[in-house]
Amino acid sequence: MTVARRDVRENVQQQKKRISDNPALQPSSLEKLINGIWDSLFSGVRMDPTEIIAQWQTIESSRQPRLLTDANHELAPRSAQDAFGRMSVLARKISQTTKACRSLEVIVQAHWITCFDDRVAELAQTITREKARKAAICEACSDFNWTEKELRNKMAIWRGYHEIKQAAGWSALVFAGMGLYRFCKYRVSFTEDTFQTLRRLQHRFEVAADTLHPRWRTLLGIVDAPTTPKYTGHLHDWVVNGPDNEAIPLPKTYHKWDKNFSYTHLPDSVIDEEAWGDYDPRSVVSGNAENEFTCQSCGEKQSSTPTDNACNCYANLYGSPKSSLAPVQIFRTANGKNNGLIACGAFEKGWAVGEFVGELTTGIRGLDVMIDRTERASYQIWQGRKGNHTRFINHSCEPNTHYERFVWLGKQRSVLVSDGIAAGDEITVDYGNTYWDDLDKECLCGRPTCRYRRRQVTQLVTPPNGESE
Ligand SMILES: C[S@@+](CC[C@H](N)C(=O)[O-])C[C@H]1O[C@@H](n2cnc3c(N)ncnc32)[C@H](O)[C@@H]1O
Repeated sequence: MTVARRDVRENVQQQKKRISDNPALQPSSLEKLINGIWDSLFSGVRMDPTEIIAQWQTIESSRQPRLLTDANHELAPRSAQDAFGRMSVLARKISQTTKACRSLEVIVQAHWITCFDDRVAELAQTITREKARKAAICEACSDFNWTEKELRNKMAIWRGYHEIKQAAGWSALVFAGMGLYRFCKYRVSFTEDTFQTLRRLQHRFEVAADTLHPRWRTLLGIVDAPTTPKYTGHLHDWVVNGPDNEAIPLPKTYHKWDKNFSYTHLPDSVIDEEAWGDYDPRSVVSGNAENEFTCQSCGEKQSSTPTDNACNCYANLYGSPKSSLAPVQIFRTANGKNNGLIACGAFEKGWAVGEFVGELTTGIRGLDVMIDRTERASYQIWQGRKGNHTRFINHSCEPNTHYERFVWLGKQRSVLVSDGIAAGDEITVDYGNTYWDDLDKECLCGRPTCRYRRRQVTQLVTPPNGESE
């Protein structure tokens, strides 16, 4: 059964109420900080300082609100809808600008602490450390024109920024948003455990920041820190949680089986023309219904134009402006399953984790494929060399997702739906008996109710995804 967006909303509201009723379930301030970082990394609004600065300069040099009068909008707004649209663009751009300015502020303030510590160390060569600190504070008070008390209050917070940057890297500071100030002001979570957690997350944040916001590092130029991205390409070209928590290029994690492994990231499935010509085997309606698709689950009109679409089923996948990737990363499993998929943020029960996207083909034998059928055709979806993040989901006998069939614009889809996934959990699905019955492998899901462990297997080390060695 498909869960409509209304049901999902009610679910979320009930869940929120349960959480606010029960203080034991309140997220800790560290969880809030980390969730805030992931939210802004995956928000779909790209942090692009170069563009923001150029827009700002345009406003400054023309002394008029150009964001409201670009080439397509020379005239006054024609309607409330027009004015509303322009104001939404302005509000988005201004909040992005404010966010970039706030990020610059915290970068400079965190770096100021490094310079302060260096100055104290320099002075401490000739006087005691205590006196050196006092002298550096006096110098700063005169530069800032603040009292010592004012400076010390600010410094306590800036030192918090500095410590977070040391543990989790610059990207954590830049994408932390407003939660950062509260986190550093109250310091309740400044423990060794917190910093260990942040150190583990550093490369995960950087992979997401560099691949989803390739120009964010431009901001670091203000303190002369390196501005070249460390991780390039697609978010899922990187496998996180490698040795020393570094990220590993995806192909490297398959070299053991295939030296030439490559993976093409697809937003939507592609048809293997040798198998199907130009026929889409997922079609469930005849002819070209042209904007006349009605959702079989909620009965509302479907359209790929967001303003014409009234179907809210799996709204994060279909019919709304698709700007962000699902908040997931490919990670190195610790128990021999090679890679897996980890949730960066929580997925409420009923939310879509993704569509099973790959090559629509037929006739593949001996490899992992999903077999799907309509009334007219039986087809395979193969993800071995191209597809999306669902390719990296491992089996569990107690999974936290399941598949649902859904028809979008007359084409059948397999949507992976959450049964409730907490941030940081591995995302898993039950591959089903048919998969395991045909297979010479032992299940490594590790769940107490595992159905396929301790089987009589002849070959324990088989390549992931049924590839030939
Ligand atoms: C769709 S892929 C999942 C991603 C895969 N782990 C990888 O690194 O590419 C399916 C393959 O992952 C491995 N796998 C997934 N779940 C497993 C489990 N519970 N126990 C053992 N191997 C598993 C098997 O090799 C299987 O053929």
